[in-house]
Amino acid sequence: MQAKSAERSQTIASYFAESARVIASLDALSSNVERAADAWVSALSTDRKVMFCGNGGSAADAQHLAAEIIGRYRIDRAPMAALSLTVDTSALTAIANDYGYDTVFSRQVLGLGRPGDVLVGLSTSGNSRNVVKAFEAAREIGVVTIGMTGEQPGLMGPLSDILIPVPHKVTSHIQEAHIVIGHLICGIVETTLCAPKP
Ligand SMILES: O=C(CO)[C@@H](O)[C@H](O)[C@H](O)[C@H](O)COP(=O)(O)O
Ligand SMILES: [Zn+2]
Repeated sequence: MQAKSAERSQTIASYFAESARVIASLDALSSNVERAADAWVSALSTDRKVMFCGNGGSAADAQHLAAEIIGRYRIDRAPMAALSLTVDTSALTAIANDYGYDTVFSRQVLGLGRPGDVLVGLSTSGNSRNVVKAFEAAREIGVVTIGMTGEQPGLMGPLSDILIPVPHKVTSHIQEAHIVIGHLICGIVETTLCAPKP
């Protein structure tokens, strides 16, 4: 029992240490994050929108970040245009059933996207087919693509106008970094577009 508890404490300590190490390493991505924030600001200040997509935990992150923008992050302000392509179960099931799961996001991008919009794709492998196809669709119609991946950007690499490759291999740690970066960008967007005027 004692040994098990010591092992558990070690597991907990190492996980926290590794999470902290990944977040500390994100400094190296500052200029990529700044470019991504500029792209969100540019879209949201010109009547365009920011769309998000991803699978599993990244679908949750996509919804979370879209909600920060359409709702509020830290500042009480007017809503801004953002949506996650992961939330409409009728559209998702119909598209998957009729055209295949790989097309669940690309079809929504083609239907909803307009030139100058931004599509943020979250994928720790960079290879989720439905996100890759969404980026291909975005490129066809002039939607700016921001890829949030792990250290190997996979197929999303060459399809990303702006790439944020978190320098780690483990899915959960990459996801943790994605939400830190996403929150940071939400904060920059709010302070840039909605800071109280003096
Ligand atoms: O949240 C987790 C693991 O932490 C899982 O749900 C994970 O998101 C799923 O396995 C995804 O299908 C992985 O997709 P991706 O990150 O490679 O695009
Ligand atoms: Zn997860």
